[in-house]
Amino acid sequence: MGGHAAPRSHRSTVRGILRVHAVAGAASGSTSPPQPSRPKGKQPPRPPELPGLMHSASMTAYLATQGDLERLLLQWRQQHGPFFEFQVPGSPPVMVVADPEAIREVYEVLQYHKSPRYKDLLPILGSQSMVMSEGHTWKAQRDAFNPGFSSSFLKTALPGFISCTEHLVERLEAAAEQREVVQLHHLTVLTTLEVICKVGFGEDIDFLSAGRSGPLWTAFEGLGRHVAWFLDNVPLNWMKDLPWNVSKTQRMQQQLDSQLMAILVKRLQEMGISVDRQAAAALAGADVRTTLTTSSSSSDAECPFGDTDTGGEASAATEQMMLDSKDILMLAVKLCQKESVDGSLDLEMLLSQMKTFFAAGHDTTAGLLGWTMWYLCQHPQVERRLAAEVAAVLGSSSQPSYQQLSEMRYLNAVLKESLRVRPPVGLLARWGPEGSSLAGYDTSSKVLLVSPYVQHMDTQVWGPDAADFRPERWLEEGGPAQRVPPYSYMPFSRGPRNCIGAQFALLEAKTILAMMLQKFEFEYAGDKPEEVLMSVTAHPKFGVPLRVRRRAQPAAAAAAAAAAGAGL
Ligand code: HEM
Repeated sequence: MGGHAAPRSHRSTVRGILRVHAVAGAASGSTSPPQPSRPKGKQPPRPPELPGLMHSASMTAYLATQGDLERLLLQWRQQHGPFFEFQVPGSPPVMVVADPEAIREVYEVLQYHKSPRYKDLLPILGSQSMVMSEGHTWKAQRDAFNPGFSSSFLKTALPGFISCTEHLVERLEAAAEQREVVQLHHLTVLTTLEVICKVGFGEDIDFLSAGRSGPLWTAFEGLGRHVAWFLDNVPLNWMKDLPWNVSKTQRMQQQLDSQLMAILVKRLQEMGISVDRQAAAALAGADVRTTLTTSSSSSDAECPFGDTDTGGEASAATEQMMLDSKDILMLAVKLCQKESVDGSLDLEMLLSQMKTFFAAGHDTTAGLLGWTMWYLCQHPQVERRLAAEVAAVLGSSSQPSYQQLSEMRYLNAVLKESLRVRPPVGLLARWGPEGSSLAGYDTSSKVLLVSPYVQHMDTQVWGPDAADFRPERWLEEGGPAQRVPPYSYMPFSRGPRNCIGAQFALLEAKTILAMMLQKFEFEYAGDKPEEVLMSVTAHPKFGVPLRVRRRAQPAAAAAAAAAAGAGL
C-alpha cells in the first residue's frame, strides 16, 4: 500500500492550514518580527494562495487534495519546482524550500534562526528551551546535554528502556488474555513518557498504570490543550494575551513546572547538591528568571558552555562521568558543575530542558511507533520478515542486548522507512533575516518552510515507488536509498540544529518493537483506515486500534525464523 494512501479528514486540513499559519507567525501575534522594506531579488512562483480561516470558497481547491496539507505542498512542488511562496492573510510570506542543497545552505551554512512563532510553545517547553534558544546560549545547552544523548551513554541506559517496555508487555499480555482491542498509540504515548522520565530524569513513574490520572500527565495535558487552542485558532490567537488567559497559562504552567521541579530537586539532593527549596519553589511557580546557587557555589554565574567546542570525541573526564551517571539529567548536571567557575547551577535552564525533553521526547516517538504498527498491519509480509528477524536474533532471551538490537538490520530498515513515509515532525520553519536571499530569491522577513515529507516523496530521488512503504529499499546495495542527498531524508532534521534525541528515539523504538513482536501478533481492528491528525506532530487519528494475540512459543518462532532465514 502506498505511503500516503490513507485519506485525511477535512478537519485535519483546517488544523494543518492553521499550523502553517501559526508557524509562519500570524500578524495577530505579538511575536511577529517587524516588516522591513523589501530588498531586490526575484520572487518565487506563487500557487493559488492558501485560504484564510473564513475564506471557504478558496478552500475548495485545497480540499480536493483530501485535506492533506503535506500532499498539497508536494503537488505544488511538482507544479512549481523546488521554490515557491504563499501567504496566509495576515502573516508574513512563506517560502517553501524543497531543493536539498538550498536547505543545506539554510540549515548548515547560513544557520538561520527558528521562526519566531515557535515561541508560543514556550509555556510547555520552558523559557530557556534549547528548541528556541540561539547562538551561545543554545550552544551551551547542547554542550551540556549532547553527551547524555550519545550512543555510548544510551548503551548503558538500555536497561531503563527495557524495564519500561516490560510494563507495556504486561499490559499487552492482559489484553491478549482478555481478547481486548488496545489503542496502541495511546499505550506508546504512556510508555514513551515512562522512558523519558526514567532514562532522562532517573525517575520511575508508572504512567501505564496511572493512565491519565497521574498528576504529571494531568498537568502536561491540560497545559498542552490550552496552548494548542491558541495555536490552532489563529484568528483568536491574540486572546492568549488577555490578562485572564495569561494568568490561566501561568497557573497551568506552574502546575507542570512544580511537578518537574520536584523531580529535579530530588535528583540534585540524591547527588549531594543542596538546593534552596524556597527559591526552587519560586522558580517553578512564577515567571521569574533566577539562577540558584547550590551548596557548592557562592554566586549566580550561569552554566558557561559558550566557548566549548561541541564536536569531537568525549574527553576522558566526560567518559568517566558517563559511566558514573544514571540518567541524562545527572550527567548534564555534572557537566554544568564542572564547567561552572563556582559550581553554581542554572536551575531554570535545567528545568526548561526537562520540560522540553518531556514534551518533545514522547509524542514524536509514540507517533513513530503507532505509524510503524499501522504499516506492519497493512503489510503482513513485512511483519512476518521482521518477526522472524527478531526471533532469530533474540532466541529465547526476553531482554534484547544493545548488540542484538544493532544486529537487527531489517528492524532498522523498517524504522527508517516508517520515518520516511510518515515523518512525525511535518514542518520545519526558519526565519529569513532582513536583506537575505537564497538561490537568487528574496527571503527577507519570510518564513522558510521545509517539509521532510515533501523531501521524502521526491520520485526523482527515491524512484517511482517513492510513495510506497517498502523497507527493502534501505537494504538494496547501490539502490536509490543509498544515494540520496542528505537533505532528501531528514526525519530528524539535519545540521547543527538536528534532533538531539534521534539516537534515543531509535534505540527506544527498536527496544519496544523487538520486545512486542517477539511475544505478540497484531491485527488492525479499526473499521476504517488510519488517518493523519496534524497537530504539532502527525498523530494517527484513530489511535491504531489493534487486536493482540500471543505469538507461538519463542522456540517455535525461532524454528520458523530459521526457515525464513534466507529472507533475512
Ligand atoms: C521519532 C522521534 C523524533 C523525531 C521524528 C524528532 C524530530 C525532530 C526534528 C525534525 C527536529 C528539528 C526541529 C526544527 O528544526 O524545528 C527536532 C528537534 C529536537 N528534538 Fe526531536 N524528534 C524525535 C525525538 C526526540 C526525543 C526522544 C527527544 C528528547 C528526549 C527530542 C528532543 C529534541 C530537541 C531538544 C530538539 C531541538 C534541538 C535543537 O534545536 O538544538 N526529540 N526533533
